[in-house]
Amino acid sequence: MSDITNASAPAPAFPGGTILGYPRIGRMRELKRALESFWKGASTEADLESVAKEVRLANLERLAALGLGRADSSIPSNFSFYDHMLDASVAFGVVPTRFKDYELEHGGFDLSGYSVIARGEGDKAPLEMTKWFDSNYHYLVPEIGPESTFELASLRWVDEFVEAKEAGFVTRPVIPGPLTFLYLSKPSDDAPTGFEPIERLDDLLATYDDLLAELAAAGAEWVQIDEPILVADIAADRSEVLANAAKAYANLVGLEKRPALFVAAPYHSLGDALPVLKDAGVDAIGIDLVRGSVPADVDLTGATIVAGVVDGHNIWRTDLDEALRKADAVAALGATVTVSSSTSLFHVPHTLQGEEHLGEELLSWLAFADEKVAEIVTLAAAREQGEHAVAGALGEARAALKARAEHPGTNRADVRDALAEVDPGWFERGPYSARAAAQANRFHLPELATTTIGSFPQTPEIRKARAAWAKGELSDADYEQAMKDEIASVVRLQEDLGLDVLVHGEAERNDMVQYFAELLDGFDVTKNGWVQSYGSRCTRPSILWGDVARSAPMTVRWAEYAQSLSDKPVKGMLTGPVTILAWSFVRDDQPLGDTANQVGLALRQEIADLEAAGIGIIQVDEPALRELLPLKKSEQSAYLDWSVNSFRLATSGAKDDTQVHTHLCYSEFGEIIDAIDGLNADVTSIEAARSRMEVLPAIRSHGYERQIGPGVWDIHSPRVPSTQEVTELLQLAKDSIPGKQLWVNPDCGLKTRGYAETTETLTHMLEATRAVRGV
Ligand code: MET
Ligand SMILES: [Zn+2]
Repeated sequence: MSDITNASAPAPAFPGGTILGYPRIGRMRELKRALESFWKGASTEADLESVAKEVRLANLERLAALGLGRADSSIPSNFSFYDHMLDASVAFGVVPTRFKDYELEHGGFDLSGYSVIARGEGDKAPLEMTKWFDSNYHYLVPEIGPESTFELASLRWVDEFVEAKEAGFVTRPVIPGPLTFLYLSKPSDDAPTGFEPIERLDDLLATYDDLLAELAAAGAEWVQIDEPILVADIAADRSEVLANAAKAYANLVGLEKRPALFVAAPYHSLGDALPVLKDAGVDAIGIDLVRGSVPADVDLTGATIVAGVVDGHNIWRTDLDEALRKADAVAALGATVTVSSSTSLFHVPHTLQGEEHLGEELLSWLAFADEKVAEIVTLAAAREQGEHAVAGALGEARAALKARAEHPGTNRADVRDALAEVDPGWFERGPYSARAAAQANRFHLPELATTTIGSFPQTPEIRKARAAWAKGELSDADYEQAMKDEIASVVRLQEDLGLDVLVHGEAERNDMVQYFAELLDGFDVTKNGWVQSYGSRCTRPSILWGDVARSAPMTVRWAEYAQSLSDKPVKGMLTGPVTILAWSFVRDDQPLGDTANQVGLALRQEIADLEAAGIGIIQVDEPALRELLPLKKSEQSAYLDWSVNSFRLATSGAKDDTQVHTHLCYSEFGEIIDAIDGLNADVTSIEAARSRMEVLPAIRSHGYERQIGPGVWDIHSPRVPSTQEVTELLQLAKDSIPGKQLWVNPDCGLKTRGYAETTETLTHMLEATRAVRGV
């Protein structure tokens, strides 16, 4: 090795305050609209590129206006058209061979090809999608095998740096780290059994070498390499993970031509990986001091630590005094400390501006992305110039925190008393055998009973009616009628198709969590608080700020109306406590389990009302059960206890002949099968189509006695599976689960799909069911 390497030259100073990333979809969701119009063929690739560029440049200007430096690498470049893991697959040239036809002549993909990898087309299944750590963001899973060839096949990261530079900014490109990329990849279809993507680390590192050289040549002073995998307890042996981290960063640090390396590890504590990164000589290390804690007993002398003291995951105003104390505690370990968000801010909405309807009081408790940037700028100033320099801002933060703690809505006696009366019997239903017999007697359902997960397509007409009603342009009575008409047509369609258990279609719900948040006490909803869920899909989490209580029935009249139109059972449809918490911004001033039980109790009352109205099948959706699973094994069982309990509190009041369903959608069930069993639902529908029923053998070996509906249609994509394909999936399912226990349903609700593909696919689903039933 030459003795004059960049590694021995001093790194440029790390900026005093920064964020790990910023929302990518645009303040008014401009990127979402541009993508969807491009996919429909209503605009060109050049149109899409130009909207994307506007979004990027507007973000840079805004961040600089909020106080981040224009030219000191404090502004991250973290744009993506769809997903950062997809970007990495494309950039490193490791796209599965089934997409070869879409590749450009000189390598790489245009935005149409890129979109096909993300969304699938014809018989080309897209990359699998799964949860990003313990967040509600979903990434596309890279597929890596011994046959993958790694090469720098896209220079988008470099081009975006140059674009910013031309606009007068020196930004910090953000790139998924090599360990995170490979440990989150799955083996390609061609890989032999036992192959692990991490075996390709050396080849991948060579590609990072090329990328870092290109970035350095373009003038990048710092690059941010995200390694959240280092905070998670994963299947791989920890000592192997640490050895690979040591090796990877020794390699990257030793490069002759590279920017300074900032390795960021959001979402929890780095633990024993912190000294490994330090010893490898990376120039700065980002640690999460919101989910994680201040490291104990580590000598950080000589290290630059980017202290994530402002919560990137949640929307509460920061306790600035506490944040400063945490930064000081890290400095006391010997490090040079700068302040930052704990994670990328893409988990929170852009700004509180435009949310004035929330009222001054609630607003004063909150900070979205832009307000968090301002907090970080304040913290950096406090550290650099002393607290007196920002005394006004510190005082305001203290006053807001105090007002929040003392507000009556955060501590209601009626809610607290009701929970105090709950006894252990409220968490138990009768034995399954008795329930199954009572339900068989009541419903007489065939083997392989068919159903859907709840929502039907949300048509432009439904959205228009809801918007007009919200604006007061449509009367309550007219809105009610519009929804009833929609319910009637959805019921008719299901009867025509021949489904066994019907749904009302959820037309009246803007969103499965927000609908309940608007009806329950303790919540508020934003007007424009969108966050990216996957690709162009955004959600608008509600704000759960106080004690939760139900003041009136929430779903009964819709379910009752739908049931009045059919002799077949119509499922009542509720969202479970864990999902309501996971998809809201939830209060951080009491244990989550306490909040979950408040929601559970409200749902329990709703279920009693549904039963009284004659609804015999009730589904309580918990798609987020896996999502909140802590990244550290040591915290998982406590989480699973309270989450399962809150579901049981909600559902255990149901009578034996009421059939309780639940629905879960994500791909990694393996580790929580016990918890799924613990929910004690009579029927559980799960996502399974994209992974081709991968989860079922594990469920079988677990010994699952109740009923299960593995999804046979991946509803994330507009692709229509053939009858043949559905038949094969059902046969596969029957290999693991006896027909008596098996239901037939899509992976998830249909609200993002159109009617054409819905009708076609459900027709295929029913044909396939008849074929497999043998009638
Ligand atoms: C993300 S899970 C969705 C379940 C809900 N019942 C629906 O069908 O839309
Ligand atoms: Zn779902």
